[in-house]
Amino acid sequence: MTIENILVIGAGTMGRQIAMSCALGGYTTVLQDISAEALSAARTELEGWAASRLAKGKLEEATVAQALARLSQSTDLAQSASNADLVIEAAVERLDIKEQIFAQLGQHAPAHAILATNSSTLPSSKVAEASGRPQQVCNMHFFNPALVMKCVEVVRNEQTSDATIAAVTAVADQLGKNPVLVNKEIPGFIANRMMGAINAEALNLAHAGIASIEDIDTTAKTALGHPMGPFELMDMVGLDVIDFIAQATYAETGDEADQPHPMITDKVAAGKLGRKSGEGFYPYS
Ligand SMILES: NC(=O)c1ccc[n+]([C@@H]2O[C@H](COP(=O)([O-])OP(=O)(O)OC[C@H]3O[C@@H](n4cnc5c(N)ncnc54)[C@H](O)[C@@H]3O)[C@@H](O)[C@H]2O)c1
Repeated sequence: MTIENILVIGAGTMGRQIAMSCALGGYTTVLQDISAEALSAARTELEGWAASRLAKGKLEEATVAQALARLSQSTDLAQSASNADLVIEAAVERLDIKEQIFAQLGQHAPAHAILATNSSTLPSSKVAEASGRPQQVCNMHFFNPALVMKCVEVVRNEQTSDATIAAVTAVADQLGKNPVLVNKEIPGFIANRMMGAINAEALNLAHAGIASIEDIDTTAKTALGHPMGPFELMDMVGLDVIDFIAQATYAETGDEADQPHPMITDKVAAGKLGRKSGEGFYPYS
């Protein structure tokens, strides 16, 4: 199937950068949000990002101008879905809202359109039935910041067709990403599961007083070759986000080991969310 028109739903942290990636990849792209303010902030951020890439000589003027011209915005879901070949949903992480969106997409997107969700914690099987076309639904999980990070986890649910996987994988390739296929739904997919395991061990070592957070981070960098230590990375991601992912995973698995770690919940309760709040495991000023 040929994908030409992409609709990205949600103009927040992820959606705006996914939409710009799609426009840079040559797709006619609509970025939709219920909030006109979110759309306006997205446009401002993307224009600023494009200007800085131009200034650094990383992108050419014509490339940027064409991409921005291919990228339009809308607050009207029904209208913007009407000629989409692929929809990438990156709205707020709430199942009730995503179900509503997928039901609307089932009504308004063309019959051939593929509907993907960028959700980190909600597998597409939770919204597939609402769309009325479960075989054309999957997760297409980008990483933050989506304009930079190369990995895209393509996650199939039990009903996802091979044609859907092939089409979504081809789009990720066209965006210059490295798509990886997750054959079966599992909480955290691949990357967040591996990160969760490393974080859990780092937190347990620190909590038990075996080593300082600084020395654990140094070990990750100088023995394992990781570009950042686990505590530095958790501060960058946001400790509230780490806490939320752990809660969602625990709700799904019921496994005590998946419960949010007390070192994280204590920080979140104290408003120390990492870089974004000025302090997490480390101070940032
Ligand atoms: N932030 C991350 O690091 C990250 C990484 C990978 C995946 N994700 C996933 O991406 C999705 C979005 O996350 P985010 O961090 O960009 O969220 P965000 O809060 O920054 O943005 C969400 C946007 O959705 C909009 N929205 C809410 N209801 C809507 C509706 N009914 N229709 C259209 N738009 C609506 C909001 O106005 C907001 O602009 C989530 O599913 C999340 O799990 C997030």
